[in-house]
Amino acid sequence: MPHQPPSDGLILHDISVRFGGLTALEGVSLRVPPGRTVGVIGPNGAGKTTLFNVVCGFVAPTSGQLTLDGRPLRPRPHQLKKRGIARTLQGVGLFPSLTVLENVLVGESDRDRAEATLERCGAASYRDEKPAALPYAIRKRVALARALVTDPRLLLLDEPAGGLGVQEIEELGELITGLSCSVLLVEHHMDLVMTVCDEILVLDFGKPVAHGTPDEIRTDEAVADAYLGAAA
Ligand SMILES: Nc1ncnc2c1ncn2[C@@H]1O[C@H](COP(=O)(O)OP(=O)(O)OP(=O)(O)O)[C@@H](O)[C@H]1O
Repeated sequence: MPHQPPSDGLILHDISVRFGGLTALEGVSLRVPPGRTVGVIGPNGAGKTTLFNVVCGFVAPTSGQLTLDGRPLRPRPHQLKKRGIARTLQGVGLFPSLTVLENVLVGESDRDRAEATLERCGAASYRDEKPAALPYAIRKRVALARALVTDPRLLLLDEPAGGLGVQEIEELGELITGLSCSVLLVEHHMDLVMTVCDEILVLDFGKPVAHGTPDEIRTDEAVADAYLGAAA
């Protein structure tokens, strides 16, 4: 991979989020370098969705800053595309009255690009169908196509494996691995995270407890403790 200046990509600097008396994130720093896939995992309530919402602009951090390619980023949900950021949300979120192709055209109005992206996501044969008629896994592919059609620098994926079967998760993993943009992946399914991520941040009660490669995370005692504690 070519050398990247250390300020490139998305950087979260010491982010904290408080909801009243509850601290959802505390002192979280993270870099998503260009072209890399960074996963955020942790037990229920660890702060993963809150972190995702901070990057999407749904939640303003109580303290800390974000930068994108060295420039301050104050994300607003409706301005993400302008900054080269695309996202998928938990679930699917397609427009039920539009066809698959029309849903992707909402992301980007270039028809050839929309069709090519559907093809790439394995959903081209459903282009004229309405989402409600389609299996859940296909709807998720369409939602991914709608995000990718904007040709983002940074793709934010919030639990993309939710509701998918083992085979479908494997196919999703292949799709994510083939992407050239940076990816921030918030996910429960460890198999997917371990397969596609270059780096993983582990949160527990809003705090970073580990950060490393999948191999480092797999053998990290603090990670095992966080998950065993959650299981208990
Ligand atoms: N809008 C909000 N108002 C108040 N508390 C919130 C809000 N959003 C999240 N929280 C709290 O912040 C903490 C972190 O929640 P968050 O949803 O980020 O965790 P998570 O890791 O995504 O959990 P899960 O795996 O269950 O989705 C939880 O205690 C949650 O109840």
